[in-house]
Amino acid sequence: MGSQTPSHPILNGLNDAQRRAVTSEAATVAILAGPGSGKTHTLTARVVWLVDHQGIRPEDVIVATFTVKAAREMKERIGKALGNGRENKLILGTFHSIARRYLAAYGRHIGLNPKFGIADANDSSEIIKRICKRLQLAIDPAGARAWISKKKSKGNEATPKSARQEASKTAGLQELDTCYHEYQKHLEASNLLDYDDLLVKCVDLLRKFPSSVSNIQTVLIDEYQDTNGVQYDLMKLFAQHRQRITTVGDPDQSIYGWRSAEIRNLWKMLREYPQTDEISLEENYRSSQAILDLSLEIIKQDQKRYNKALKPTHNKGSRPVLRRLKSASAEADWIVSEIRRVLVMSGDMLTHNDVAILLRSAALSRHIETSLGKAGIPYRMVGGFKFYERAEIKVLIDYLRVIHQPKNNDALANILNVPRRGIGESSIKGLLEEAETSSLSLWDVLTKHCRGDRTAKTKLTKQAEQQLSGSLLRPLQDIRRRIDEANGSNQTPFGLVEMIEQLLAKLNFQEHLKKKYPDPDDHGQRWANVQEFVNLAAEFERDMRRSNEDELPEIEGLDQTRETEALPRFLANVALASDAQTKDDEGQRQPLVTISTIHAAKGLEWPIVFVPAVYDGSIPHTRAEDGDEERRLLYVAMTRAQSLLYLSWPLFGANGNGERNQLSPFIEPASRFFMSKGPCLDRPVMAEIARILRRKLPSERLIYSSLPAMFSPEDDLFPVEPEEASKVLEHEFDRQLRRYLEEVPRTKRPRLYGPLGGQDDGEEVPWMRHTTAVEQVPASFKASMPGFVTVGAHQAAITAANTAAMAAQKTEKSKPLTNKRPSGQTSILGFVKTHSAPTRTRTEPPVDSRPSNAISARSRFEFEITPKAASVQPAIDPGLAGHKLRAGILMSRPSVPNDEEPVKKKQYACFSSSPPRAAAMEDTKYEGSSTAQPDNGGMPPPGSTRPATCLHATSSGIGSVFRKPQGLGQRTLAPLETLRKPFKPLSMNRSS
Ligand SMILES: Nc1ncnc2c1ncn2[C@@H]1O[C@H](COP(=O)(O)OP(=O)(O)OP(=O)(O)O)[C@@H](O)[C@H]1O
Repeated sequence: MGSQTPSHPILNGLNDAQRRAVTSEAATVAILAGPGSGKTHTLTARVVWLVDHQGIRPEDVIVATFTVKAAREMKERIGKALGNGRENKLILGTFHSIARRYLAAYGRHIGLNPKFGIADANDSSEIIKRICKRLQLAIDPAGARAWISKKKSKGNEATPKSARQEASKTAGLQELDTCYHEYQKHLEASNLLDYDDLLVKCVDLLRKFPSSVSNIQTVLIDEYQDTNGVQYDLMKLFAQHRQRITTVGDPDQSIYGWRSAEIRNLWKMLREYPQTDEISLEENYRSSQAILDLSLEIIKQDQKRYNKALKPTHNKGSRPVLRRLKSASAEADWIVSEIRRVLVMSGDMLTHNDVAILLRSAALSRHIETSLGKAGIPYRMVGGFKFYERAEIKVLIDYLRVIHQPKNNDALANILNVPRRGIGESSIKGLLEEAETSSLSLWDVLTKHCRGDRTAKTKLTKQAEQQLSGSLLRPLQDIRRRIDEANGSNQTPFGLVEMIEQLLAKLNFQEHLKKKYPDPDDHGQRWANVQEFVNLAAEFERDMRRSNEDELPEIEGLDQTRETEALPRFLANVALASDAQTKDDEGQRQPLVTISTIHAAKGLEWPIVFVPAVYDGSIPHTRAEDGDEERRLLYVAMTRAQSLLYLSWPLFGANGNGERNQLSPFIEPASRFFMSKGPCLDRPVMAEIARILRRKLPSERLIYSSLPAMFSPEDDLFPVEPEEASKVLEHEFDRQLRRYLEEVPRTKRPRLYGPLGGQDDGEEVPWMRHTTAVEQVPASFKASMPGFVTVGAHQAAITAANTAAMAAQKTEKSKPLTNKRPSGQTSILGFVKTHSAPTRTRTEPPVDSRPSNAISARSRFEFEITPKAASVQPAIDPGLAGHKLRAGILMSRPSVPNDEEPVKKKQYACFSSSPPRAAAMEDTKYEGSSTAQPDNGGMPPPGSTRPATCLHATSSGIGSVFRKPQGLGQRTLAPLETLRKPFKPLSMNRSS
């Protein structure tokens, strides 16, 4: 290994560990690190380094990412650093898309028809359902599909069964086997590969025909913790000639066990490649210290996990919020009010783009969508209905699939009666069954019908037969003929766009939409989607002509099948783009709140994150098999947040009248570390947010002058203790809230791609692309925030805020403050697990064992309100809610004598109770505004001991729970020895 790190622009701004990872000369490198530590950033830099500095040709590098979106982003970043379009030569994409490229180029070596199509998840489900029905199998089709997929994704881990094992199979297992074989037979007959097949067949190809990857110099894998058995095999096979592999991953973020991801793959790699250079990245660049502390507090409950250090690079910031609401709809309304509050209080520093609402399951989106819609807040959906899943787009894709592969029974069945041709559901089923039992394709069965062959079993009316022939078979044949003629005669290929336009004309598609969706808005939007689809096709063709990036590099002496036709590549792109939104979505000029499933949020970050429905049954989900994976899911959600993190849960199900929910057992033990309502968004808090995001905070004067009248600057529209709020009050509250929401005109919801699912599954709601912007909301709305705070109180709050702002400005000019840490006090930065908390035990309220004069006075905003205390005595007098702290030197903290225990100085990480204001903020850490807190076992000081005059912020939170382990010492790069010898058993209790 080189002793001196050479310089290269890509290394600028990286920390030592990242530099080491980027420039490592070891053949295999494993980068293991926590969230936000720059794993993807580092991997991207390593690709650039290998190409630009080490001189590896980009076409000899494979980079596998977990999602299409990640691939796109990585390519963009690499492109910027490499220049000259060299990024297009990399073999970069998801495992599936890379596998598809190899199969298309060399698949014939394993007997694959290169014109294969891809059966998407929907196709697979439909095929399996039909097999179960036809063979009267008593198995659940969805379960069978999962079983088949799991079996395929095991890779070479799936050990062959002995004859005895085979014989002792239960009836259920035998039926699953039968279903599996029938399913494979069907796919082969239709020349289709499902997602798992793409990987399995590629493994087969690379084993039997290794020269297809003889050029590959190095392989890099992102999100390694989520690779499954077959992906592990693929990784090794890609790298079989040079054995150069770099992986980045975080076992704590392994959330795809249900897709057979193996977090054991990490250990496997270290065992199989013992010379691996192991590198940990320990600095977190994403989140505030408070967010990191709490996230770690939750993940460390998993006693089996591999423990990593994660140091914040940001200050303490605001403590995360855990909010209880009465019902799911109140929860949604609260989220909306909090989004508005934060955005208003930030001036224009934050926009809707900075907010994400992350859901454990898509079905939870219903209330949130409703509330956002009513408030006129535009949002985008991720991880739910996608552009390509819209009914009008899906049907066009099915038409194209049939043009490409007339024997694709499923695609053909989907379009038989679209537009209407007088063929009912039962006839379609009959025709499909007829095709399957007679071993003919559906296309052939239809052709027989249309030729008037009376031997056909399914009876169709004469009119239906005419329709089928005239408006389905013949037009599709015409288009197919044109493609073949163009291919055969070396003419310009029949363009994709021309093909789609011809199809639309022959089907009279616009008329069909008008008839099917009579609402003019509805069919208008759907027609706009269709046009967008044509644009996408045009863009695809343009890209294909420009870079041909899907092609694999030439290898001397090897003959590749060249895909000249755009159609199959376009279709493969669509089938594999399941997690990517269209460019249209991303390029939205209007800022949008993101609603996403947690799974789809992996690898992303937002300044403000809401995680609703954190109750037992939602997370962990009732149907989840692996509790540890559920906890990791929560950890992934929490660590997406940069500055503000909100968790919430409804006390009762079914609109507040159903069964009482219980807080998630993952959160319960840590619940005391949260604030019970949103933070006071005063100047220091906003300044800290600005600093984390590296943005400029508008002046206080500007922010306050643009506050809407009657705007409540506090999170006080919803009771903190919903179960104890009086019925009368609740009724009044609900009434006011309803009125407030109803005052907002019912503009069309700006949903982009339809609901995430849940009750609305399958039912599509009219789609509006460029509709409601917050600007369109009338001023009356902005000026009518309701709540319990009186006009007088608000005015007082605003006046107080303005006074404080002016005072702050004066002080800034006069005397800057510093926040030097007293000598002898250390900063708590690293937090490493020292003990694990049992998952489901409720922790007793802490006994305050700290020396009382070590109790840091904390900000009134951050002051811990235990549920009981909160209901009895609010921590802040509502009348003071809007008051600002006097800037400048605050009065000294009163001492709270405690005769029993002496002060233990060394317990202090840094104890600065006087928060510096404004000018001193630059080097101040605060939760509110201070640096650290006494080692009090991580417990927040109980309300009763809070000195009454201490309104200024010092620290709290849980940072002090964590002690730097002695072994860690000064070393930046913690060795991963524990992974090698005896590897701590990771959570592998998933049933296989
Ligand atoms: N050395 C650095 N200096 C400043 N910012 C950095 C540095 N390294 C990474 N970052 C920033 O930190 C954030 C997180 O980086 P990245 O997404 O690569 O982390 P990650 O480890 O892949 O996260 P996760 O595992 O949670 O997806 C990004 O905004 C990135 O730009």
